[in-house]
Amino acid sequence: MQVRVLGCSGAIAKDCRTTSFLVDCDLLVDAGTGVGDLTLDEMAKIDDVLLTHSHLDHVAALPLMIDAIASRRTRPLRVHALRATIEALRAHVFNNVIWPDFASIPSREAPFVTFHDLVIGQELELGTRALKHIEVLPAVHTVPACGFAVRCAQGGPHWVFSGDTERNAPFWTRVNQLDVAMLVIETAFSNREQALARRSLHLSPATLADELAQIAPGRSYPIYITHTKPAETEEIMSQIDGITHGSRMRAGGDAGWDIRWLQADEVLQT
Ligand SMILES: Nc1ncnc2c1ncn2[C@@H]1O[C@@H]2COP(=O)(O)O[C@H]2[C@H]1O
Repeated sequence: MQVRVLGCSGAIAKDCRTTSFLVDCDLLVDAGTGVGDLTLDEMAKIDDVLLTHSHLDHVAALPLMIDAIASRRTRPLRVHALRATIEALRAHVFNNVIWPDFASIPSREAPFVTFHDLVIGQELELGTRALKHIEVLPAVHTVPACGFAVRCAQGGPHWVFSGDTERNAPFWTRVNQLDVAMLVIETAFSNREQALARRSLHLSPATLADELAQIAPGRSYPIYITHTKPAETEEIMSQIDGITHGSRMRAGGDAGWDIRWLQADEVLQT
């Protein structure tokens, strides 16, 4: 399975696009501004979208993308999200004020988009060109939110994405039971902005260290940091270097956490 990073920044700036991942060529995970880098052909091949939550940096490109490819598609784009996320999209985006209600255009019987409820812990299979198994993981954020574990339907290790979250013990309980190829986890703010991180329910390097300490002993996989606020990225990564060094000292030698900074345009293979 291939995961192409379209956007992994916590806000916009030149060369910084917000959260979006293209899994194989048919499944989009979140629809941040990174979607705008796809060609029309690439966008038109996407049949399913998984959303972690309703915040703008994760959904901004969804209405724009549907408009861009509507004339090329013969079946609705399926959007899968928690019920609260779908309700927010219907009420505040696809409301015929901010954007046309593409769930009833061109007709209720054959709309451009359909919405499908998810619940935490649900497992489902999606992917019209390459079938994938998905599990909906818990997240702790200012609005109802989730993460995802995705793997090939035939088997193999998971690509695990935390979504936007603060401390999240149930996430680790489940992730410690999964075969994990790699973890993509947010660290939006530096330790200097820890108060804002707590208010907005995001991680900082200090709370990330507490979270990673919950990885079961003996388990090891690459950990990719996502959603850093562009104004703080260097500070966040230098603070994370500190916790990586600390984990190596505790584990001895080169063992310890393998933490990397996720880059837009990167292609991850599970
Ligand atoms: N008091 C606040 N609560 C939540 N978000 C805030 C607050 N103040 C500023 N923000 C910003 O609003 C952003 C909304 O998206 P994020 O959750 O990615 O990150 C959030 C913060 O960067």
